[in-house]
Amino acid sequence: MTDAVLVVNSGSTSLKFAAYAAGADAVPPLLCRGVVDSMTSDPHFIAKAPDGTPIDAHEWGEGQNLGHGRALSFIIQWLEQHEANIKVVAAGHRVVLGGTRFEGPVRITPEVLDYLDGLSAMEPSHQAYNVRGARELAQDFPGLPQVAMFDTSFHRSMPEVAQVYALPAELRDTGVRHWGYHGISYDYISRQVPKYVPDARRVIVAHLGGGASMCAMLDGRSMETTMAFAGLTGLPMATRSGDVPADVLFYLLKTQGHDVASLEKLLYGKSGLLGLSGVTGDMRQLQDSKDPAAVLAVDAFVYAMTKFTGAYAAVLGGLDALVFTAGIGENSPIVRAALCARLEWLGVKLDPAANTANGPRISATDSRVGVFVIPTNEELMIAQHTLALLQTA
Ligand SMILES: Nc1ncnc2c1ncn2[C@@H]1O[C@H](COP(=O)(O)OP(=O)(O)O)[C@@H](O)[C@H]1O
Ligand SMILES: CC(=O)OP(=O)(O)O
Ligand SMILES: [Mg+2]
Repeated sequence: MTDAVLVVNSGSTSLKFAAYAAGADAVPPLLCRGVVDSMTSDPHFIAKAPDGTPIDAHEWGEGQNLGHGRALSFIIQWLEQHEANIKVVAAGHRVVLGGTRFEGPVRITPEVLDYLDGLSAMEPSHQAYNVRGARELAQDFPGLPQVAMFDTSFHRSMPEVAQVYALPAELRDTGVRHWGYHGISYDYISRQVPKYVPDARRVIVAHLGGGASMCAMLDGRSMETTMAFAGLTGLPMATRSGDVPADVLFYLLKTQGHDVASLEKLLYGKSGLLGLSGVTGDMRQLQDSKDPAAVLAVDAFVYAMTKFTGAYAAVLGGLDALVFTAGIGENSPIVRAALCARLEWLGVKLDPAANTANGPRISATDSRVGVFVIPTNEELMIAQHTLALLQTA
């Protein structure tokens, strides 16, 4: 029997899990990992051994919307049936928003969960699911030590000018600020970058998944990021709008019969790549399509990244390296090539063969900016922080 820490990572389109041996290793050994993918449209489960070999799979069928709760129950049952030699002794959760109270990982208690749940009005797309996952595990494993690690923590290094909105102080004090997300992924990538390019100080990382954002890092610390208050803003995403000016929202509220709930549904669930293409939010389908609306969706995605890259090069005072990660970033040579083509003025020169092979280095040897594909590993970050926190408690 191996003691294990179970990591739960609820994304917008996926629920990822991983079990790591709960020993004293600085890098805990992976026991197994898996994902319920395309959770709201065509849910399918795959579990893998540490070397990446698939060990099990399951499909629910196209058109099904499985939901995070059922996906997590399935994973727990699967672990009990198929990994009988694993004993879950702790759990670590990705929780997107730590709020004004939590800057770093925290041991979960019912009171902590109530506080975090109370932030769901700020971040309606993930926060409640993240909390529900921890509550469900507490029911299934009473007394299990659990830790929450936050997407927002990594961005607390942003300078004050990047964290404030030009709003009155009483609002800023209540947590209306530029939080930033995908921080667990950026934390992991910031630790990987020196292994690929030791002298890179000014780095832009593009975390492109179902939710997508970019981060400007100086010496491994976040200086700016595109997701702002909640997981809605910045780049257009699978179904989220990205940046839509506040004046549009006023107009929709005043003239189109919208209320808060319908606006949330529109901007989080029907916009972004889905809204632009009218067909799907899945980049796999869009990038191969010749339909003008699909082409526009991909172009708008790349255009938004181009704008932010220019702005972030200005914030950083130049650019040494550009890193792609997450579902689209790790797997789409088309999207990477399209962005790199727009960045030639910055000194980016792609190596097409390396790009087709998914890297790791995809820039030409004479490119002034190093361009890399680095797979993210939010689960490992969460396992490490969970074990570290429980060991010091
Ligand atoms: N080969 C591929 N080409 C383009 N996009 C891909 C590819 N594989 C996966 N993706 C995209 O990656 C996204 C999922 O990424 P992921 O980082 O797992 O997202 P999340 O954590 O937000 O659920 C999907 O929206 C899918 O379109
Ligand atoms: C915050 C966020 O958008 O996360 P994800 O991309 O995993 O949905
Ligand atoms: Mg994700």
